[in-house]
Amino acid sequence: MSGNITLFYGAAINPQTLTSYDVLPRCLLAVGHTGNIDWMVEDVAPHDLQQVLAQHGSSDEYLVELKDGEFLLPGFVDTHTHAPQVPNIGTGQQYELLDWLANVTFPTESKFQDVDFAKRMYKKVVRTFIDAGTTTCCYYATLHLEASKVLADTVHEYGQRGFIGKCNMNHDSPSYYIEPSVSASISATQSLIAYIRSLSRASSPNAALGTPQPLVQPILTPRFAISCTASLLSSLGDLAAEDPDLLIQTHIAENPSEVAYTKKLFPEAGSYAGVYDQFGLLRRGTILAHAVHLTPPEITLIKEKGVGISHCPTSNFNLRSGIAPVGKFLDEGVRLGLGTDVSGGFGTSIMGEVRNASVASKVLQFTKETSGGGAAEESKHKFENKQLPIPTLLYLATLGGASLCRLESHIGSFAPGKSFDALLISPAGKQIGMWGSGESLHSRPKDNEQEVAKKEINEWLERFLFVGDDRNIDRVYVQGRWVGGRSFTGFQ
Ligand SMILES: Nc1nc2[nH]cnc2c(=O)[nH]1
Ligand SMILES: [Zn+2]
Repeated sequence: MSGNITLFYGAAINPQTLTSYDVLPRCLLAVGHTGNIDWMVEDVAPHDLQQVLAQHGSSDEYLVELKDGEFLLPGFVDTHTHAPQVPNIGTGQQYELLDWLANVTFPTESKFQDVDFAKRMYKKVVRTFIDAGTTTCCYYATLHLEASKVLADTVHEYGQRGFIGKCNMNHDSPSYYIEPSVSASISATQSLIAYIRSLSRASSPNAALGTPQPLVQPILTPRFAISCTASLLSSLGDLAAEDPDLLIQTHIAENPSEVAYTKKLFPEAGSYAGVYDQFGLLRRGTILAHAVHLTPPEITLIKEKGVGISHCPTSNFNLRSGIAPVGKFLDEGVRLGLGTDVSGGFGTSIMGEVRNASVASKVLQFTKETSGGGAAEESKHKFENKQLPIPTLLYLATLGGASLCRLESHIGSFAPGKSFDALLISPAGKQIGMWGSGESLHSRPKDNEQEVAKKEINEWLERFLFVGDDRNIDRVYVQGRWVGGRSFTGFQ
């Protein structure tokens, strides 16, 4: 059995809760032939390595030994992004949301009518997201069925874990980029769901591994309430009710003009969240992007329904949408993850979201401080109007995101039985802020230096999150398979 096992020996960071992660300077972790973690021993001294391997019936034939400065990290989960907006990334920053959609986004997305264009673009897009360390990605495609299939094919071929949704949009969109009817929108959605589910049954490199969970899954994707008639939202609610496994993604309360217009279109719903709720679209496995301008009753509704919020701080800054009160969401117990929201956001990396989530929380903190919030009131809250600490940021980027996708028992941290979705982080870049010596682990740390080693590894993590980039993501694994990263040269 040991023949197909890959072993990793070295430092690992293992997220645990919103406020904690484990630092393991000398972890030995075995990945089995299914791509799941077979076993792991959290602390193995170098002189005990051979003995521990032997106890597990393994040898060091397939051992990847990490060097000083290298560490394993669970892969990032991007809970909200738009694959067809990568072509216009970094442009149109003068606009707020509704003008940006009309002037930048819709013209770009409409080009995906051309399937060859979609094939060319999506190859670059998926490769970029994987190499940025995103092992699981919730992708919006466009409204086109064929191009959405191309995106699903590409994610499947490249071995990423992903949720792919065809946009539903039959209202208030330009004549060149709108679905002609409710029935056309629903039937194309059903076709895409069937197509994606057939991918996981078809023979593929992943099927050969006996992958326990389909890597590529469909997700219902009403663009946002403004883009959908009540009749379309109602039909999507019916689809969701028939298929409790389906995840759902959409946008909510991103921008004040959007919120006002939504209320005008759906006056009977009472609130923006009420629109989705009245059509049965709020449930565990629904991912709502942005949530910058929610009211307290909406937050309560979202919490009660088990819905997740995708925090997209880069986009929220870039489109001048505002700052989402994520500390408040966390205090209320709302599920939370991070999303790049390309190209409202101008970066494909979840590390960019970690940085901007940190900055956003600091802005809320000093705004509150300068406006004189009382200390007594402040102390009631654990997260609200406070800087998000590193363990919280790491949690949102990994386990928190996994929980939005209902995958927290499969990915987001390392434990026997979980999928090995992981990054091998290396300091071997040219940028400032380097860490580690690059020496063999056998030369350090000694048994009595564990606490020193942990302190150092904490520093490596913080530096990686704040000054690292894809040059530091040496290898990317999804379900045990090496699929990307700086050293990736193609499938073995
Ligand atoms: N940020 C963002 N918000 C939206 N609301 C509706 N569509 C979009 C989109 O493409 N991006
Ligand atoms: Zn978005």
